Amino acid sequence: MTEQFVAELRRRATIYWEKHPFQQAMLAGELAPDAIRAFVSNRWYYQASLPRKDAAIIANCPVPAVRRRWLERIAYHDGAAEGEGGMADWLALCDAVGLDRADVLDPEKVLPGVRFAVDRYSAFAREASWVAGVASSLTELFAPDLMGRRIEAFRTHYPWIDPAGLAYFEKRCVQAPREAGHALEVVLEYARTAEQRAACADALTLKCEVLWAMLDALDHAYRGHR
Ligand SMILES: O=C(O)c1cc(C(=O)O)c2c(n1)C(=O)C(=O)c1cc(C(=O)O)[nH]c1-2
Repeated sequence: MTEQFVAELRRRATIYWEKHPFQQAMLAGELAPDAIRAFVSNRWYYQASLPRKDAAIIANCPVPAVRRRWLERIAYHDGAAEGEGGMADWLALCDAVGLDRADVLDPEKVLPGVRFAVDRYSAFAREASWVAGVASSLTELFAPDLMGRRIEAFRTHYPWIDPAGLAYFEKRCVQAPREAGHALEVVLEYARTAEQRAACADALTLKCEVLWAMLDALDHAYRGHR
């Protein structure tokens, strides 16, 4: 029963954004510099929303032990002080690809499709059950492999990117498996009924669609930039 459920969750790897044509083009070294920059700058909107998304899960969660662990995610991205943490590391990646910080931080510059997709993820965390909110983060089960391939692709195919900027992904390759392991434990413990487990699987599908839609928006806007 549990094994089947885990297999059902893992099956979402087939619709993970690793499979998207834009991501495939990135990994194959086919993207023009402005398409890479658009990926990095638009994804800032996702990065910036993560702590508030995680705060919404905490706000809905009645279990102190889960809240305590989940709080670490907010601390990770926000960092202990200005210039530290995951968000600062993402801004360092923005510098490494030659983006202007003022442009990255300007919410008007985010593609509408990216904004819609990310806002859907945040709204889901606020409105769904907290366990489904936790389950929606389980794309992180699939992320380490992709991030490893992305680091390799950036180093090999895009030598104009300052490798110092890859620290974000290098750290996430360590952090994401820890987070995904904890999220899976929580889902297995607190989603017990068939109905709750189906809601968790649906939550993971929705999250895959959020990530996919972000890349659809980028692919559409930068189609000619290969
Ligand atoms: O670079 C990637 O492909 C990738 C994917 C994902 C993901 O699959 O959700 C996350 C991240 N990175 C990431 O860096 C990150 O902090 C993160 C948090 C979450 C989440 O849903 O809470 N996903 C991801």
